[in-house]
Amino acid sequence: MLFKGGGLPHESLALQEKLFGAGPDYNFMTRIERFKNSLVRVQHFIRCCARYNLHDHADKKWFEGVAFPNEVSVLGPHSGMFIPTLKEQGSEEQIQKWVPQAEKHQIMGTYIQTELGHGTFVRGLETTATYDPKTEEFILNSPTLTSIKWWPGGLGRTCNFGIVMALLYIDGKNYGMHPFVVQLRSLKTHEPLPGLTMGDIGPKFGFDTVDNGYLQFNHFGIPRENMLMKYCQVLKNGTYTKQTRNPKFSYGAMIFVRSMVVYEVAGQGLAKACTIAIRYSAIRRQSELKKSRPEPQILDYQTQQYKLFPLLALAYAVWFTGVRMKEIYFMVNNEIKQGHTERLPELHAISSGLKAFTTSMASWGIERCRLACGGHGYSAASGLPKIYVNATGGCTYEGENTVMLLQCARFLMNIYGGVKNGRRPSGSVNYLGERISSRCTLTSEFTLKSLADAFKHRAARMIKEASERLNRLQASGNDPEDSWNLNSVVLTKAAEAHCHYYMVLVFESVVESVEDNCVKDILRQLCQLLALCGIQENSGDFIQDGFLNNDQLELVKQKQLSLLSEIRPNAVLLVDAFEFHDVQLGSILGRFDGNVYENLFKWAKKTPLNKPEDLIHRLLR
Ligand SMILES: CCCCC/C=C\C/C=C\C/C=C\C=C\C(=O)SCCNC(=O)CCNC(=O)[C@H](O)C(C)(C)COP(=O)(O)OP(=O)(O)OC[C@H]1O[C@@H](n2cnc3c(N)ncnc32)[C@H](O)[C@@H]1OP(=O)(O)O
Ligand SMILES: Cc1cc2nc3c(=O)[nH]c(=O)nc-3n(C[C@H](O)[C@H](O)[C@H](O)COP(=O)(O)OP(=O)(O)OC[C@H]3O[C@@H](n4cnc5c(N)ncnc54)[C@H](O)[C@@H]3O)c2cc1C
Repeated sequence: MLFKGGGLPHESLALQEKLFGAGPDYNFMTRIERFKNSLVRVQHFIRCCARYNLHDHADKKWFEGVAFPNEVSVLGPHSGMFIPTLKEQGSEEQIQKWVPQAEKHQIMGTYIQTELGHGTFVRGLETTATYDPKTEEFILNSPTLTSIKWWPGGLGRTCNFGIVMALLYIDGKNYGMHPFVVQLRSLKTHEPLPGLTMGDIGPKFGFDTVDNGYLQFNHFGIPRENMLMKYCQVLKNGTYTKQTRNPKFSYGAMIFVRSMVVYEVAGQGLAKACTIAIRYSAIRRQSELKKSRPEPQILDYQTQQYKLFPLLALAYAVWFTGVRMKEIYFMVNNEIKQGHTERLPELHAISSGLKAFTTSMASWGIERCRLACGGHGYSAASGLPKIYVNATGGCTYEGENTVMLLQCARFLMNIYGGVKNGRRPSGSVNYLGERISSRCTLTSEFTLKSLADAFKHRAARMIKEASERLNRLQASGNDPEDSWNLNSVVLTKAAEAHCHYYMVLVFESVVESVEDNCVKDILRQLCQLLALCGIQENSGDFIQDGFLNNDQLELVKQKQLSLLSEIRPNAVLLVDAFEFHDVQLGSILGRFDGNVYENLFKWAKKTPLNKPEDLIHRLLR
């Protein structure tokens, strides 16, 4: 790997900083300037990848972090959804036709599913693709106002291709949602093709550098060969054929991005915010800890440690969980390609659950990092607002988090129901086949095994109780749908408990795998702090069935507080270990050299509002 961890050849680091780092300040740009600047950097990025012969995924991701610090470019939907969908859902012939062009950026695509009226409820989408055997075409149409495609990244101005999810109709019969490759714009003029009305959906909470757009079809014809036909085909005469595979295969792109979001969005976003807040807390001196003594680093205040060190532990946990989620995705996806689809339901459930759980925790954590930085945390110079708006989008796209937790809960209820009928669960839910031990093994030593067992107990109990409550609701006369809805708060909490246990278990396994005893001890402290904070913040879940008692909770609190001072000496080193380049951080507060005040003043003086302008003088006179 050429670049991983800043291993960029030195001379090219200067070039990268010239190309991407020392360029015009993002914070001083208008939305249109930000969008244009992103397009320029996309072109530079593509040229640099060719120049440095960059193919290794990790290298490209690291380099992307330099080129597009804490922002998504149009390459996100193109490389993250358009190309993977072509590869996963296209026939060999279709892959040969479109993937090389897409990988050379001769065509730029996006993933076009959400509509004005529907995003979550995929089966409620209205765009139609009606097959005409006479012309051997699919006619795409937006039959209603609410069917207008709305939100796809890059759709507004940039992309000239897209994967459109539409209802397939043949001879009046609806075959459900299918993926279609659609050329949107002329490759010569870049104008929308006749029959398409397209544009940008306007300013958003963040994502200024992406033209999320709208697309209305007016009886727009595409060749029969443009329906992605790996799993199902439409023959020239309109005959529909499909392999006896899970109809949910057309949802594959969503599983892929959800699996990647855990590391790429939640893990990276929270780790950057912790880096900024903890480095700044080591620089910032404020108030008096002791009379007539110099102002201390704010990182020496226990309350500051209590704010930031649990988030540091969470950042490591989400990072490790994101790496594991990617491993599982590629492993199960390979099994599916070989026809073994047994683990698809579990992959859907764990990717949905972890995507929701980690993006919610990361959003909350990034905001706490901002709050811990006082006034300068509220400045755009901190880099934290941009990190926040970029990460929090992950709570909504690729499946709104509540809906994703309910999908995870649906799987857990299926598994738990199976256990009661004698089926042995495996993988991430194997613990549901074990007898729930009510004996708490937590002692003042707080071994990682005992802590993980506590989270296992909590998850198993909450899943069991959610299932029993569902059954009671149905037994009392509610139909299955009403019972599900009346139980949905309990179900989402059970899904969260399952994801929380999974994350603690992953962290424990990583700590146990470390050979260096010094590193092992430090990571053990972080894992203990993660678990103890989880118990403290959800103490009701642990004492409700008597699993933990008040004395044990007191031990938890004492250990939590003592860990703060144990972690303090290594806190800055632990964020330096994330190895973010200053350009990737995009923060004056988080600079590696710690030269905050001088650069903050230099930055402020450059702000456009300080440029003399008659109009303002006239207004202020
Ligand atoms: C390389 C990536 C980098 C990381 C990202 C970085 C940057 C990204 C930048 C910006 C974001 C970019 C793009 C954003 C894109 C989008 O947002 S695309 C649109 C995403 N939209 C959604 O996710 C919609 C969410 N809704 C749904 O998925 C479905 O409507 C829902 C699952 C909620 C319900 O579907 P439905 O068909 O109604 O299913 P049921 O609930 O009835 O369940 C039926 C069974 O099907 C199983 N199932 C459902 N979904 C899947 C799936 N995806 N895969 C496999 N199986 C699935 C479900 O479990 C049920 O099974 P059982 O009957 O229980 O056995
Ligand atoms: C930054 C960003 C980028 C995006 N990029 C793309 C893209 O490239 N391509 C694309 O196709 N789409 C994209 N989207 C759209 C995104 O996928 C949808 O917004 C998302 O799936 C949520 O659907 P929705 O907007 O319909 O929300 P809704 O479902 O309307 O959510 C509103 C509320 O309803 C609740 N709710 C909905 N259904 C249920 C239920 N069954 N049970 C309980 N509560 C429920 C939700 O929990 C939420 O609180 C993007 C969105 C964003 C924000």
